Amino acid sequence: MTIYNIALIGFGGVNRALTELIAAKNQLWERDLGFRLNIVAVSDLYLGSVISPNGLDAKTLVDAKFEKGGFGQLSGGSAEADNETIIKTAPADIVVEATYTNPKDGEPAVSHCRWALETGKHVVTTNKGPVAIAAPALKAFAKTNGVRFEYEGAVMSGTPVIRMAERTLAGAELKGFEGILNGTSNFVLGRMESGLDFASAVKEAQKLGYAEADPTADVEGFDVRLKVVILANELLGANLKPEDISCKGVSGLSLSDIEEAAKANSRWKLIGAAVRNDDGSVTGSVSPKRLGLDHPLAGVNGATNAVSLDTELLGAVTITGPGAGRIETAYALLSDIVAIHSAGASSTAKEAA
Ligand SMILES: NC(=O)c1ccc[n+]([C@@H]2O[C@H](COP(=O)([O-])OP(=O)(O)OC[C@H]3O[C@@H](n4cnc5c(N)ncnc54)[C@H](O)[C@@H]3O)[C@@H](O)[C@H]2O)c1
Ligand SMILES: N[C@@H](CCO)C(=O)O
Repeated sequence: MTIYNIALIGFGGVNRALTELIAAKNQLWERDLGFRLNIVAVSDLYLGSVISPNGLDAKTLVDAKFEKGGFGQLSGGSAEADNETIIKTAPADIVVEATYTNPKDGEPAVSHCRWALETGKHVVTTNKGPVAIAAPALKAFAKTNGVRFEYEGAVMSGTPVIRMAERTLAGAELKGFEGILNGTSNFVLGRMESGLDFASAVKEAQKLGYAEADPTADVEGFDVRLKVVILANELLGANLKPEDISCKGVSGLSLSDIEEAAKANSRWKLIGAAVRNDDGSVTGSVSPKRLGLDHPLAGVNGATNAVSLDTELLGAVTITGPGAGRIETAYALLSDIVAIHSAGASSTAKEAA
């Protein structure tokens, strides 16, 4: 049986949910997946940091109501979040990066990932910043150091789109994609269809754990722009940067726009898309579109996401599922760890009797 020692960077909704899953399901994973997870370090800007080489009890971590700097009370803890020391020195096989997404330059998460990879640790992340902005460099660090950089949850939370498109649809010849790639804005549009005002709908999305720390990224389309960059670069072999993509969000839509669309048997959806042009270049866009009710994406509701992949050999293949949510996104981290495990990375982990 394999034990992966993990270090959690960020202890907000997603990494807490992963900790809850560890507390509830480690035994099941041991039986069904062939490994269990042991949390040896946690660092969070608000709570501080802690290293425990033998492992922290996941249930205690979840149940304790830590206040600001609260990790300082734990043995091996500090009230400060010393990410660099934690990442470089904790006896971890895998660093789980789930701090906030910085849509401008991806920092400090880019550095978190780089420190981990440079010190021979795998990285799994749901953070879109480092993937959209620095994936080529981070993949190169991973390769040089014989470890993996995995980020399935950066695009559609736990719904598999990256590995599905890359592995299961290999050879189908992707020409482009369009999709609903932000749970918060889709949830907000749906609530506005029920008559709720924009600001109250955003507050609901925040309470449900869908929204970014700054929900401007959700409603202005910046979050979708990062996801379009990730998919276009990963699946269409593009080399796009966020600023290459035209971007308009849903904040300009009023209740009367929504009502007008409904009267005309249509609905507003925030669509992220990219297409390969005849000259081989790739163009991406993010904008609200009024879709007829017969459009395949018109019926995608709430925080659900969907992406329709336009392929040469199969035509359109649509993947749909949760696009946000704490547990749903923690599942993406588990799926990344399963990928690492399946790739035979267990040589870097402790083999227990
Ligand atoms: N929640 C979702 O549905 C979802 C889905 C897919 C991807 N994501 C991404 O996953 C990441 C985590 O999401 P979340 O919902 O847990 O966010 P969150 O805001 O609940 O938690 C982020 C945590 O990171 C901590 N943090 C911020 N900066 C830090 C730093 N420099 N060092 C250490 N800790 C720091 C904060 O204190 C907070 O506890 C984000 O990048 C988000 O975009 C979230
Ligand atoms: N805030 C994002 C989280 C998933 O990336 C959303 O609402 O889709």
